[in-house]
Amino acid sequence: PSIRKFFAGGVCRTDVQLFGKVVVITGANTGIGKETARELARRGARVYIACRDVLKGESAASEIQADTKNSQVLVRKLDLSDTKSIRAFAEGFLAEEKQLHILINNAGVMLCPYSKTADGFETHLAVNHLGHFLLTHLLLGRLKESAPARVVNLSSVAHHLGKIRFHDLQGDKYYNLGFAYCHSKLANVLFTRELAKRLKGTGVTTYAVHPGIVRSKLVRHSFLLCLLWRLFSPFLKTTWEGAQTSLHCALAEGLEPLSGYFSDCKKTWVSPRARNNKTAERLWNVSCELLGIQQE
Ligand SMILES: NC(=O)c1ccc[n+]([C@@H]2O[C@H](COP(=O)([O-])OP(=O)(O)OC[C@H]3O[C@@H](n4cnc5c(N)ncnc54)[C@H](O)[C@@H]3O)[C@@H](O)[C@H]2O)c1
Repeated sequence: PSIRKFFAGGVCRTDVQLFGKVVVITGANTGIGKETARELARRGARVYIACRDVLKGESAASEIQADTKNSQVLVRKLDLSDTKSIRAFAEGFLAEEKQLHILINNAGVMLCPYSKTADGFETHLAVNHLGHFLLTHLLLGRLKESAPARVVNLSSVAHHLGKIRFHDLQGDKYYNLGFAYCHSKLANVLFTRELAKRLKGTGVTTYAVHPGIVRSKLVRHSFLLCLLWRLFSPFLKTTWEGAQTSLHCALAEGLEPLSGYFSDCKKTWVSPRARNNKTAERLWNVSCELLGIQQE
């Protein structure tokens, strides 16, 4: 048990309630996202589960509703690998909700074989970074109107191995599926950094999260990692434990001045590449160009 405790990491201890608050969380039909959604629903929020597979989403929502007695757990279709789907989700959400207090960019893919999305983006970059970049951009006005509000981006300790290869962002010249994940997770930290800078004074704050090494289905594309995950399963965090840092960043009081990268419910250090303001700004501009976002 003491070894388990060592690996379990921090626990979100705030007793903040969320009655009247609205939350969007991506990829919450399973894994860390589902546990995060469950706790937010337990605290009274209206929770939008934004996911690719609506049937799986409905089944998660029913389970959460039964568990928390909160009927305001709603499912909406969102495929982050398709900019049309992201725009359609945002349009629908903005039409039905006048407020948004917490956006959790949780969905992610890992170790996908090389592939491009309908928009021509490499899949890790598309789902993990560009999709959430566009979603956040489309919902930012509503977040600002609802301030104080927060944006939580699920990154990973894997960002330490990442690099933003501006000369080959889509991996056309060189592709390694492990590094493609690391690059996209570094992009999450740099996005958070630049977003925090641009949101100063708006009442919207933003955090990047490493949830820990968690017993989820994220490794489904790799036989080897599935095997390793199973072997080391007792030492991995449960999805409930993995949700704690996202919850801490979404809820804890007094976190506003600490915008940054969190793990085990504490602010922690990022790689030197993730602290580079020039790279963060350039990635922001390139992402806008790729997504056809007009900057003011
Ligand atoms: N599990 C870990 O050890 C670990 C470690 C570090 C970071 N993370 C990060 O935590 C986040 C959650 O991962 P998890 O461990 O719960 O994995 P998971 O595979 O259980 O959950 C990922 C979710 O993302 C969704 N998703 C994938 N592609 C999508 C798309 N195109 N559109 C919409 N949704 C899509 C999946 O359907 C799933 O619901 C990810 O961003 C991951 O990178 C996980």
